[in-house]
Amino acid sequence: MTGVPPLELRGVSRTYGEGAAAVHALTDVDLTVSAGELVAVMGPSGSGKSTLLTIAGSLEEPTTGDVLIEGTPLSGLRRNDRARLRRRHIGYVFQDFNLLAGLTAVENITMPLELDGVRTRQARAAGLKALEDLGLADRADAFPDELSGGQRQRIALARALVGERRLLLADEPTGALDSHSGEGVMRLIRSACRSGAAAVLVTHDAQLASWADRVVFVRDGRVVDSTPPPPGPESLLPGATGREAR
Ligand SMILES: Nc1ncnc2c1ncn2[C@@H]1O[C@H](COP(=O)(O)OP(=O)(O)OP(=O)(O)O)[C@@H](O)[C@H]1O
Repeated sequence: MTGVPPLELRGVSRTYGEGAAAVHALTDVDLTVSAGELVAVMGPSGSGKSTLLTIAGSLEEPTTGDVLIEGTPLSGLRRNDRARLRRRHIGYVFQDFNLLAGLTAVENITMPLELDGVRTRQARAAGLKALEDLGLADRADAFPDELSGGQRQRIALARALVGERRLLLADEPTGALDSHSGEGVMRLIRSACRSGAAAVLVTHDAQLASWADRVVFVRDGRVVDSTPPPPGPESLLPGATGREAR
């Protein structure tokens, strides 16, 4: 797909601490993720993957360099404008789901919309539609502790994607799930990309990375390689036509 990329990192570096104690978590990282593209980020523990994701999502600022969301440089925005842009354009999925225990499934999903001023009834309609798309329409009024791990994860994904979000950032999103539920999550992320979202997925799991269009390897805070993924097991099955078929 063409057009302005949902995410661009330009010369991004991030240093924690100062002097002899300084940790260079990221050094001069360039990364562009196009609409419709799913990029997996892999690398050893401590290599900077989560830092890359939190900076891409404007949850942290780079020490130097800039992040552009839909072509808008974050460095030029005031704090409030940055928060608004984050709410409207960026969805996050974390390993531990981060659902609020006191809210129902549909309320968890609609919270970002309501924070953004969408009327309750309209937000609820959008939330119910998202639940329906995920096959969870009958769980709308359940609380997180009444849901299975796989269902909680699908709710977290719905929350990340509700309202026209164009960038999905996921840090080990299938971490706590069995492989069947994990596959389901990857299928949903791919389907969001087919609808035009860009997605960045941090994972240690080569099997999950095989769902990506591109795998970016990070080592000691630097992007050392960027390659198409190895073929996943499904693509070896008779009749498979590759990732788009999933
Ligand atoms: N808030 C912080 N303060 C100081 N150092 C930090 C902070 N966050 C991360 N670091 C350091 O930055 C480096 C990169 O950390 P990061 O969490 O991005 O790595 P990672 O590749 O995601 O690791 P893992 O796979 O174990 O989650 C590490 O050396 C880490 O200790």
